[in-house]
Formats: sequence, C-alpha cells, structure tokens
Amino acid sequence: MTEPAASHAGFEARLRRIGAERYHDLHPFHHRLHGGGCTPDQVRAWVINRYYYQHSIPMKDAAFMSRVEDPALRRAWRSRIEDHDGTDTNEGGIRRWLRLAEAVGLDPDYVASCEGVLPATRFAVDAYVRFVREKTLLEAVAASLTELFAPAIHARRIEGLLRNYAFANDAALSYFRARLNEAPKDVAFGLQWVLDHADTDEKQDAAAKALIFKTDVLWAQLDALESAYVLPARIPPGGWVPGEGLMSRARAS
Ligand SMILES: O=C(O)c1cc(C(=O)O)c2c(n1)C(=O)C(=O)c1cc(C(=O)O)[nH]c1-2
Repeated sequence: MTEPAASHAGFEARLRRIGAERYHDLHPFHHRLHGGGCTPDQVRAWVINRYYYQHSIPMKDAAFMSRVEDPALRRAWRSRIEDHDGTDTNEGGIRRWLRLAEAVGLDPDYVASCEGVLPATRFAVDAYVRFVREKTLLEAVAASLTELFAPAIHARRIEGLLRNYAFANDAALSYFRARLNEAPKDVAFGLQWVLDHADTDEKQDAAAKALIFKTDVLWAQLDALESAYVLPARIPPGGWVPGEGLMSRARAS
C-alpha cells in the first residue's frame, strides 16, 4: 500500500481548513439571519427552503446504507435516519423542524409539501443525494463531514435567534438543541472512518474534493435565498411568494 503524503493529523487539518474557508457560516444570509436582520418573510423563506434539505437527508442516508455491504458500518449509520425520522420515543428532526415552521407562522402541511421550494435549492440538495448514490463510499462519508462545523453554527443560531426574534423560544428551536446532542457522535465516527480509509494521496484528494462539493451544496442554497428574497428580490417561477402557506387563523389560535 502506498503511504499517504499526509498523516491523520495533517489530513484532518486539511479538511478543517476547507470548513474554515468555505462553510456556510460565512455566508451573508446567515450573518443577517443570526444577527436579527431578516424580515419575518426572509425567515419564513429560509425555513421553507431548508426543510427541503432536512427532508432529503434521511433519503440520502438510506441511499448510502443501501450501498454498504459491511453490517457494522450500516449499524453505525442507521441512527442518522432515526434522528431525523424519529422513533417510538423520539419525535425526530423533521417534526421538530415543522415546529419551527409553525412558530414562524407557516402551515406545517404547506412546508411539508415542499411547494414553493426554490429551483436552485432543489438542484443543490438533489445533487447531494445523487452524489451519495453515485460516488465512492469514501466520498459519500467525506461529504457528510460538513457536520464537523455544524455544532458551532447551531449554537450561534440558537443564541442569535433567541436574542433577536419574538418567535424564538426553546420549543421553536428544539431542532437545533437536539442536533447539538446528535451530531457529535456522527461526526466523530465519520471523521475517523474517513481518516482510516483515505489511505492514499488519491483518496485523500477525493475526500477533500467531496467535502468542497458539499460546502458548495450548502452555499448554493443560501445564494438562492439571497437572490430570491433579499432586495432587489427576484423570486423565480415556482418559488414561495410571501403570504402563501401561512397558518390559518383557526390553527394559529
Ligand atoms: O444548520 C446547519 O448549518 C447544518 C448544516 C449541516 C451540514 O453541514 O451539512 C447539517 C445540518 N445542519 C443538520 O442539521 C443535519 O442534520 C445534517 C446532516 C448532514 C449530512 O450531510 O448528513 N448535514 C447536516
């Protein structure tokens, strides 16, 4: 076996540098959202579009697991699906996200229908699912490693939303609190798996490229929101129009 150019530590540092330079915590839309600068409709647009990501993540993980021949790897991975879809004792991330939708005044059935999701959001998220279906398992696991950087943005988001928006409370933000508990185990496993399996220069390069691809998937979703809903707003055909999908008065009371 050829020796990799970089040790585990050196390769991990390379992956973390990709996050430092390209993760979506750097995007102006997130700065606006967390800093209290979003209008209620901009927050709603974010909730609607981000739901499409949430609803696709378990399908992505099921696509991954369908390709894994090693029972031990499937066993380590399957809690990701349960974290989002729920179990008998855990309502799951998708339900929690819909609670956030209600808190910002949206009809959860509308949000769950995925109507009004921006075309560019669909393209970006679908590309991630397809990537995981088609690329090597190493590239698929490496792409999930943006989650290395997610706990910091979730903590910042909880703090920023609570400070700046009337809708924000512990129930509305329970999705992010749950992720703070769930993500570290996934990320520790995924990182170790990538470090162990990227055992040649070529594999390290492929894993780094997969992580860059994933940062692009996340960035493109925020670019889509910025273009459609931040002045000069340009909502593309099919995109949510403010006023649509709101909770009915009866439901809200
Ligand atoms: O709010 C965020 O910024 C953020 C980012 C990411 C990410 O980095 O992909 C995920 C999540 N949240 C998240 O909640 C989540 O469940 C999740 C799963 C995955 C994945 O690729 O498997 N990423 C993310």
